[in-house]
Amino acid sequence: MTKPKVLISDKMDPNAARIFEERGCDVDVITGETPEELAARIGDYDGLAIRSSTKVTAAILDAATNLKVIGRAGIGVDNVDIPAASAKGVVVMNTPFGNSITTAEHAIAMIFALARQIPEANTRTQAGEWPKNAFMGVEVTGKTLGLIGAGNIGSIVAARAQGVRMKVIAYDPFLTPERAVEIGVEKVNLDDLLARADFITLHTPLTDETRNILSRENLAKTKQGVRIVNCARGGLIDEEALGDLLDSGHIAGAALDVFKTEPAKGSPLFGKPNFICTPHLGASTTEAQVNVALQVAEQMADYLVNGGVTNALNMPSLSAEEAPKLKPYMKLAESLGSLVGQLAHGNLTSIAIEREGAAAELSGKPIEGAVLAGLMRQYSDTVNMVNAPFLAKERGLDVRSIRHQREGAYNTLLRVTVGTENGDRSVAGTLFGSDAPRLVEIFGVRIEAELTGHMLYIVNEDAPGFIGRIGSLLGEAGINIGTFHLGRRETGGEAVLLLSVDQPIPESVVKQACALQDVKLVKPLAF
Ligand SMILES: NC(=O)C1=CN([C@@H]2O[C@H](COP(=O)(O)OP(=O)(O)OC[C@H]3O[C@@H](n4cnc5c(N)ncnc54)[C@H](O)[C@@H]3O)[C@@H](O)[C@H]2O)C=CC1
Ligand SMILES: O=C(O)C(=O)COP(=O)(O)O
Repeated sequence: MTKPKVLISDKMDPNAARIFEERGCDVDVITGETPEELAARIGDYDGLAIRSSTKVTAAILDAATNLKVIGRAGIGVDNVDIPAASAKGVVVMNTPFGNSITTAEHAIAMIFALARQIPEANTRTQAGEWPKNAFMGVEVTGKTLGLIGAGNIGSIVAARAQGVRMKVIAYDPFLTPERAVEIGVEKVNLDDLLARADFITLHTPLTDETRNILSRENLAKTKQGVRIVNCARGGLIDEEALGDLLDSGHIAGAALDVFKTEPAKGSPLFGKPNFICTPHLGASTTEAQVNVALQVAEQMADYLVNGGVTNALNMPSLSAEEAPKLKPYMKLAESLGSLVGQLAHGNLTSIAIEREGAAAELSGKPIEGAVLAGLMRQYSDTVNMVNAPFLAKERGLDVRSIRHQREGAYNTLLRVTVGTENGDRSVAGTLFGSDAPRLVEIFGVRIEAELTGHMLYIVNEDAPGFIGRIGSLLGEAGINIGTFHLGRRETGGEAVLLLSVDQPIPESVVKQACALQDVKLVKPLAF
């Protein structure tokens, strides 16, 4: 058997290459290439091991004709086009905990650096100034730290901050009251956090919900003299507004490890009063890099050599015997979970997963795991089939799996119903043939659609001419429609349109679609 070939394309601890070789893979380490160079090379490889510098775009994946697995030695996977990888059957794995302590420690270091202006004091002292009278710091003891995002890293930051006697408050829609008590933080809403925190630190993934969470408007709601730390992702803060508020003195200091555009070589924030930055060093300690290198190489080699799946973000973990029967259901279950996760608004309180017909004969746990992984992926980069049920429990989601003996309209059916503040919302799907997942119902409307790649969900008034209008809009924007599915509650009532397209739909086009006559809701979806 020929050995699987792995490319390590970002700087990684040498333990990764050693493990790949020991586990029967050939490995090349080639870092710092342009996207074009990587695209030209990637066709030779079965595995690609990366950190945050390599951007695995749809173009790279197109060229990756042999690729089977992408391994992220770290947590954030926003540099990987996961829908494109899934569409090509490429498994994407990360190492969800290997660098979390290190990153939390970096955030704490930033808090102290800001409180005592250590970088500037150091520079001026070494320049021979002895500027003893130029600096007056603040104590952190007794100050309020506002966490935006209280997952793995946020919780570690909370524990460390409590150790230096800070009071910690947290905004995280998925933090349960019980978990908040367990980690000793006060759960608050975002406005409360902005108004009360002396220091704010961000620990969420970059998603559609969190992008620009510290917008100009939200930054203006912060307490006079607040200090802000971002060791999560660029794009969570409006950098221009941050600069203006540092200039005006409303914000007393900001420390960024991450920037909207990286590498950030000429940011307008450079040189602002009490602005500190590091070049995405959050995960850069010897300990964390050894952890993530070992883990990513072990996981990827296990997949390439034995077919074992661990910490995959786009594929359920399966044993060899169950795999063939369950596989199409797992895909269906994950797509249904993802669909309700993307469409349901407000705090989710419960989820019911019903199996009917042939699906009732199968084991419920893997299907439940796949539904929850699809659902929770909207809130966390680190979720997979294995940890999704734990995360759901930790967050107080009431999960029920129900097996129906009854015969239904379909030979086999999965139904997923989420309970929200605004009532229950339900979607259902079946398998066509024995292995082709299809959505058959969405929020009470019958429809028949494949959930795949980039899609657009539109709710509109059922009226003549609408299909022409949306077709023209997408056509004029150069967006090719792959599939097109319609459903409606009743003639002239509410209608639903689900279409798949060949590329992500730009926000400007979504806005134009929202403005079309008869349209009630437009939501881009990704699977
Ligand atoms: N600077 C660096 O080098 C590093 C940065 N990171 C970044 O840190 C992020 C967080 O990592 P973990 O704590 O391990 O992830 P996690 O998945 O354990 O926690 C993320 C938390 O954010 C919360 N969240 C999601 N949407 C939210 C919203 N709209 N508002 C408030 N909270 C929301 C989730 O409920 C979850 O509790 C990663 O996604 C990654 O982007 C991670 C490692 C190193
Ligand atoms: O793990 C993460 O999410 C990180 O941001 C770490 O990034 P890096 O591996 O240091 O490029």
